[in-house]
Parts: sequence; C-alpha cells; structure tokens
Amino acid sequence: MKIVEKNIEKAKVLIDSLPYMQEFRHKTIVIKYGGHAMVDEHLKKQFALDVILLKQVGINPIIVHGGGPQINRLLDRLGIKPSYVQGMRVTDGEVMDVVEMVLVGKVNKEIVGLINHCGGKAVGLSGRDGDLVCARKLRVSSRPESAETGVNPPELIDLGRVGEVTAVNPGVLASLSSNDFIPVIAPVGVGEDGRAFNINADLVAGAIAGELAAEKLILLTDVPGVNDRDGRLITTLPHGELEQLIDDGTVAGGMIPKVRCCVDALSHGVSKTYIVDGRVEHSILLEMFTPEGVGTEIY
Ligand SMILES: Nc1ncnc2c1ncn2[C@@H]1O[C@H](COP(=O)(O)OP(=O)(O)O)[C@@H](O)[C@H]1O
Ligand SMILES: CC(=O)N[C@@H](CCC(=O)OP(=O)(O)O)C(=O)O
Repeated sequence: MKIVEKNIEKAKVLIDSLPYMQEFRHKTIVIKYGGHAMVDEHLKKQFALDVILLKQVGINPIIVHGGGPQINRLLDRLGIKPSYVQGMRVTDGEVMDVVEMVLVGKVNKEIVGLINHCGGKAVGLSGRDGDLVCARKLRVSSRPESAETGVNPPELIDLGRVGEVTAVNPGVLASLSSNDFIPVIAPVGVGEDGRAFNINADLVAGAIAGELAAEKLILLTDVPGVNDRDGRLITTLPHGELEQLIDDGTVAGGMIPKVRCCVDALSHGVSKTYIVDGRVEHSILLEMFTPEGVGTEIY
C-alpha cells in the first residue's frame, strides 16, 4: 500500500472515532487498572497513552489502580503468606503496612510517573488524601453450607483492616480534573479514627464512579471478561443474573467484587459498566471508540 493510501486509512480511523469523542466530551470515565493487567512495560505504556488521549479529546478519565500481585511479591519477600476470603485479602496490622507501602508508595507512583513521562499530567493520591474515600470495617459472613437443612449457619469472618466505602468526598478530584490533571487513586481508605483501611480496588472504583455518576466504569483485568460455566465470554450480562452465577460458583474469587461493584455503580447512576481484558493493547480505546466494544458489559 502506498504511503498516501496508508495515511488516508489512518485519517478514516480518526473520523470513525469522532462521534464517540463528541458523545463523551466532558464526561467522566472511571478506569480501574487491576494489578493483573499491569503485565509488561509495553502494555503499561499503551495504557498510559490511552488515558492521555482520552484527556486530550476532552474526556475526564479517573484512574483507580489495584496491585494485588505486587503486594504479594513483597509479602513473599518478607515471608508472609497471603490469605483471601471471598476475593478479599485478610489484612492484619503488619499486612496493612505492606499494602499501603506497595499501593501508595510504589504502584501509584509508577503509574503517575509513566503517564507524566508519556506527556500527560497525572497526580497520585490515596483515599486518605482529602478524605477522598471514607471507610469502615467490612463485615463478611461465611455462606451457609446448606440452606435446606439449616446446618452450619453463616458466621462472621474477621478480615482485619479490610474496609468498605462509607462515603466519597470528590472535592479533591474536581479541583484536579478542572486543572487538567488526571487523578490516579490508590485503594486505601480512611476510617473514623484516621487509620488506614485496605479496600478492594474494584469497590473503590465503583464507589467513586457512583459518587460522580460517571458515564462509564471500565474494569481492566487479566481475562477477556466474565466467562460462563463453559469458559465462554459473556458479552452482555443483566445484573439480575449475577447472584445466581456467584452462588453456583461460575463467578468466583476476584471476579466477585468486580461484578458486585458494577451493580452498585449502576444503582448509583453510572450509565455503563464493563469488565475488559487489560492485556489487550489499547483495550480502553477499543471499548470507548468502537461500536463493538470489548469484554463484558453488565447492565
Ligand atoms: N466467571 C469468571 N470469568 C472470568 N474470570 C473469573 C470468573 N470467576 C473467577 N474469575 C477469576 O477472576 C480473576 C480476576 O480477578 P482478580 O484476580 O482479582 O483481578 P484484578 O487483579 O484484575 O482485580 C480472573 O483472573 C479469574 O481467575
Ligand atoms: C481487601 C483487598 O483485597 N484489597 C486489595 C487491594 C488491591 C487490589 O484490589 O488489587 P487488584 O485490583 O490488583 O486485585 C489487596 O489487598 O490486594
């Protein structure tokens, strides 16, 4: 293909994106960047460029990141074995210190550094900054072994410093966004006593998206989306079917907080929620600027 023809193709791609750029101009898009999606340097850079492009065309991206595997790597070096209940890390005081060090001190700064290095303007913060994410202790109960016989009724499980969001104070986000900064948020919340809570990053992203009544919530992870029992991708999933999929074990582990936070965000006025494969190059742009989109939409 001649160079002019190639360039005409490129111009067509831009024009195809125009209706989406117009539709989403000035709208808020909350993107959750999961620890498992931070695969290699190339993909991380493509993520940063996607976010910068959104900002450049007048869309307001807000990043909430995870870092579960990164926390586990440091725990491993310290000889501490991670443990999870229903997709949540059991977090005693010592683990809480590690969680905050890794999420706020390392992963957050790496993402901010990368976006800025690629030409964007990112500012990193945790949920403790400006009381952005207020939290209380999360109470989790075991599932009943048998609803029919009533044996082994649910018991409360103590997850330590694991929190759930009680309030989002978005003031700090508004001042950053209005000054053209891209906020990058680590999922550590603040309790009433001023101490830190470890909160699943999906839940923080969902709560922030809900508070801002965002246009979209996009959760980037390491699978193509939500799979059915046979491992096939479900492209659209009504929220009413989710609890059944959790009960029969189709949706398990880290996928549970993801689907729950989508439902929560929808009920708080978010227009659309998606679970998308962050290992696919430019998955954010594919979701935002193509008619087919990618991943699973929960509606
Ligand atoms: N029905 C399902 N479809 C897809 N993934 C699922 C499903 N049920 C459980 N999972 C698991 O959920 C994981 C994603 O959650 P998680 O590991 O917490 O990712 P992240 O770090 O991106 O938040 C997948 O890697 C997969 O192993
Ligand atoms: C309570 C809880 O589980 N918190 C998570 C917070 C980080 C996170 O959610 O990271 P990913 O999105 O990469 O899984 C954790 O400690 O791993």
